[in-house]
Amino acid sequence: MSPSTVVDHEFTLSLPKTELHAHLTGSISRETLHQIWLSQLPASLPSSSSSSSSSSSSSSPLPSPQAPSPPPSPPPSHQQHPPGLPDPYISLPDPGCISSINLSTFFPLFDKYIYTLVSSPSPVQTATRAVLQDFCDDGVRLLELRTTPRESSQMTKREYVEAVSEVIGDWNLDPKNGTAMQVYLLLSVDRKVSPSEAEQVVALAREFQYHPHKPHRAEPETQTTAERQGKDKVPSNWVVGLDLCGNPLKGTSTLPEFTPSFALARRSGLGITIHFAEVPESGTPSELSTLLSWQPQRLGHAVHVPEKVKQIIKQRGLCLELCLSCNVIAKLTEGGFGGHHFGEWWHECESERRAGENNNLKIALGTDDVGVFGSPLSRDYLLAAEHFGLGKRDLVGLCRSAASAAFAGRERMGELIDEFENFVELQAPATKQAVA
Ligand SMILES: CNc1ncnc2c1ncn2[C@@H]1O[C@H](COP(=O)(O)O)[C@@H](O)[C@H]1O
Repeated sequence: MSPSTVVDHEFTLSLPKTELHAHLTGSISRETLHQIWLSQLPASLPSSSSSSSSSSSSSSPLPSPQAPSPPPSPPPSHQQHPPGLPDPYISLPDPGCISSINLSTFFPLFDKYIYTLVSSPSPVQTATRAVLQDFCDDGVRLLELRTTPRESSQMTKREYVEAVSEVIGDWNLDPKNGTAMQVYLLLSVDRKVSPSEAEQVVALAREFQYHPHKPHRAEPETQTTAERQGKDKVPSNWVVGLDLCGNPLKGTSTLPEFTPSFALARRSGLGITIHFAEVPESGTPSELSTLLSWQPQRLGHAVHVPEKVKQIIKQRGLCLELCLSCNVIAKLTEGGFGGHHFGEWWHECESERRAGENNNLKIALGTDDVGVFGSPLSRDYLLAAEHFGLGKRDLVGLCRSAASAAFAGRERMGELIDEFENFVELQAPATKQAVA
């Protein structure tokens, strides 16, 4: 390979990427959680970490390819936190730590720790702002962030969605941020909830639904400073879709009862994306047939998919949201990165393209929970290149594929990707073949 065609982290960082599969709470970095934890300490205590024992996990995180390693964790603090939570540097595993993260340790991180720490609108907003900044710094230009409306003694589910939406509105309407990255929201239904709770999520999704031509939604370029500083509340209608998520070992028997909720969401114009066949137990013919009856446009993970269902995915031209690092680290797949089903679907897309078939099967690489799995999207693009022999041109194609499956903002992303191609060609004519 000539140097101009070699894919490195600088290249994957600069790609105009679309992130379609990211859970808000799982995307909060440990550093941000630590800052939130510090901010909740009683005022009489010093607000900096005191040094003490070493970090929580002795096993090392997954080795990085060419991408830089995450910064080393500062020493954890042993100060007393009012709800009794230890420092996140003590309680949470090192991001990407392959020996300590699996399905049975993963879901309790939320229920037993992060939801208690981030339990009122203020830390929810602090965390959301930091997550948006992290994605933007990683070269994501279109982000569909998903989150499960949740309540605590300090907020209702509606207040939770409002808090997140307000941050997204602030971000999108800020000329600098909104130009760098557009953000939309998906609301998640956790598999373990009751049908009436699922209805509640759909009601919230409809209330906060994004309507491209709603008059109160000014574009970043057109909104004046006076408008930004005026009394009008920041528009909070950014929801473009509904997701089904949660521990795939739970809730299987009640899934058919969610059908009316997902049907209503679909009729209301919301996009549908579903966590699909993550484990063998959630890949049964009856579950998959229920989920496919909801007419999803996108499927998350899709690890244990029977051959018959693969044919339906191809015929319908669905988008597969594939999360390489998450699946390898959480051990949802076997055979490491090289054995990931990305390879199989990538070849499927390529052969469709070569045969001139335009079924529009799509792949969108996603991070899932970068705060836990520790691999930003730029790194997962690099991993795809390294393990499946993708060149620059292929990676630009992957960016297009993901952008084309977004529920909103597709046109702008198409233009950004065109610009990127032109720019790369102009700057280095030798790369033309690799990128054009
Ligand atoms: C292996 N990957 C996964 N599979 C299934 N569900 C997942 C997930 N990763 C995250 N979640 C779901 O997202 C919630 C955290 O974000 P939010 O509080 O909604 O922002 C988790 O509680 C879980 O239900």
